[in-house]
Amino acid sequence: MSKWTLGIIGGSGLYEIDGLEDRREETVDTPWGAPSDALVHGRIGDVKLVFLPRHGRGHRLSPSEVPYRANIAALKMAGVTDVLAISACGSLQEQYAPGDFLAADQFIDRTFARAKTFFGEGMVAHVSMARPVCARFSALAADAAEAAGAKVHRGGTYIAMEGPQFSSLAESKLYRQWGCDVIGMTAMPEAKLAREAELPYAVLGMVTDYDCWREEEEAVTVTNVLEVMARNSAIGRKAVVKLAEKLSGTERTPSPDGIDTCLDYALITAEAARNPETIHKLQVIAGRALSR
Ligand SMILES: CSC[C@H]1O[C@H](OP(=O)(O)O)[C@H](O)[C@@H]1O
Ligand SMILES: Nc1ncnc2[nH]cnc12
Repeated sequence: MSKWTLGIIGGSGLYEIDGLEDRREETVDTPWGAPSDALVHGRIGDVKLVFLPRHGRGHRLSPSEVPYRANIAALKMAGVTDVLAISACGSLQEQYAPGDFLAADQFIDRTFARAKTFFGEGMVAHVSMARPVCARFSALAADAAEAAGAKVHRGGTYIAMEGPQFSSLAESKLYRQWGCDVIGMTAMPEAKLAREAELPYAVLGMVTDYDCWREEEEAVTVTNVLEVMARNSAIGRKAVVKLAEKLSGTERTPSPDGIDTCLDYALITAEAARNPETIHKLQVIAGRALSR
């Protein structure tokens, strides 16, 4: 029976997870360098978990400095089957209040200073990002957050900005006109890289503020964000435990969205034209598809 191994990426204010049995830390390296921090391995029931704090312990890495490729590669190399990202985000719509959770299912990528693909250099791939999250895993994560006591909104568009500065009022109003629901600085290119690594990805946005568009509120500051996270990170951590408890004892079947084998439709470089060094480097994330 195929089992679940959950990769959990913790964002701002979420640097640890609870309830792990057989907890151990492992320092790893990948062909794209070191991930943000040591991986924390453990299990809840028969579900294995691998936790990685996105900004490193002590929040050392800015959103532009996070080694997104190394993080996803490290999770893939650890045998992770599905990735749940937990991210602090600003609300761009009245109905998402600080403290609420939003399981985003669409992204707009406005980041520009990050490596966004494992491919290139003699091996080209174009994965689909039409549906960037795994609908099954996102629903499971949303259920788990509800079971942990959160008010959860299912579906919505997360706009990823480069940062590290927060948005201007004009930008915040523009993103609202675009129909975006929440704003953060990290889910892209994380979701794109997870897709290239054939890892079903879901994100639970924890709303911490109203960015700067709402006239009756002060504009977002790190202090606001951390205050709300201090009150809500326990719910985020509990959601992870609930998710693992629900999946324990169940069989994992491939994502119904075809994500586990999505590279079968994405690789374009002719075999004779492939760069052997790049192919070697890609084995850890794309070995399955490259050896077909
Ligand atoms: C601390 S406020 C800005 C910071 O918070 C969010 O982090 P994460 O997505 O890792 O939870 C946002 O994306 C920024 O990185
Ligand atoms: N308003 C905001 N903009 C960007 N990233 C955020 N993370 C938390 N709140 C945010």
